[in-house]
Formats: sequence, C-alpha cells, structure tokens
Amino acid sequence: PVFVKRAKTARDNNRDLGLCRVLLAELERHQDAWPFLTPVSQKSVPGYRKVIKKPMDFSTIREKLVNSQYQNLETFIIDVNLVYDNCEKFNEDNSEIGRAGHNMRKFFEKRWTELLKQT
Ligand SMILES: Cc1nnc(-c2cnn(C)c2N)n1CCCn1ccnc1
Repeated sequence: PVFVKRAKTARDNNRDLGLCRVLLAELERHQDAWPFLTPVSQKSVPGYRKVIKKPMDFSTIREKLVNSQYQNLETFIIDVNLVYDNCEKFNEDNSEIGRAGHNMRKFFEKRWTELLKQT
C-alpha cells in the first residue's frame, strides 16, 4: 500500500535533533574540519564578506543547535551545506581549503544518509 504521509510529531523532531547533535560532533572532530570550525574573519580575509553573502561555520551551527534554532533536520542540513557551498565559491577546487570542503561534504552526505537509514 502507498504509505500515507503522517504529520511530524514532537518525537520526530526530538529524533531529528539527536541526529543533528551526532552529525555535528562528527563534523567538528573530522581531520579536515579545521577551515570550518570558526567564522572566516573579515579582518584577515579582505573581500570575503563581499563575495560570501551568508557566511556559516560549525561553531555558528553549534550555537544555533544549542539555542534550539533548528526546527528539524532539513534546516540543519541547509546550514551545513552552506558551509561547503561558501567554501567552493571562495576557494579553488585544487587548493588545501577547497579540497577540505569537498572531503567534508562527501563525509557529511555519507553519514546523514547512513544515520537516516537507521530509522
Ligand atoms: C572557510 C574558508 N574559506 N576560505 C577561507 C580562507 C581563509 N583565508 N583564506 C586565504 C581563505 N581562502 N576559509 C577559512 C579558513 C580558516 N583558516 C585558515 C587557516 N586556518 C583556518
């Protein structure tokens, strides 16, 4: 039978937030996370704020998670992908930071699909 889409419950949201905590902890301790741990400082990187309209980094995501600013997994994934999209926009693929961004995106895609299959 076609599975009828049921309304999201509070339990679903709690499960999602648990997944966000697990995923973010794994991202923060990944060896290629170093470029993304804190906001890019506009002092030491002139022009960054002109090119990147929506800066995002793992410490900001951690802050939002702690302050319950993510309603669900989707809004969390949007911010994580923003980190990688900003990195691709500002860095050559064949650069240390560019490669780190690609590695982190691949790792994230793999982990959240694995974790979602665990439902
Ligand atoms: C993230 C990110 N994307 N671009 C940069 C960056 C910083 N400086 N330059 C020349 C870039 N292309 N970043 C932040 C990397 C943060 N970082 C740099 C050294 N240690 C941490």
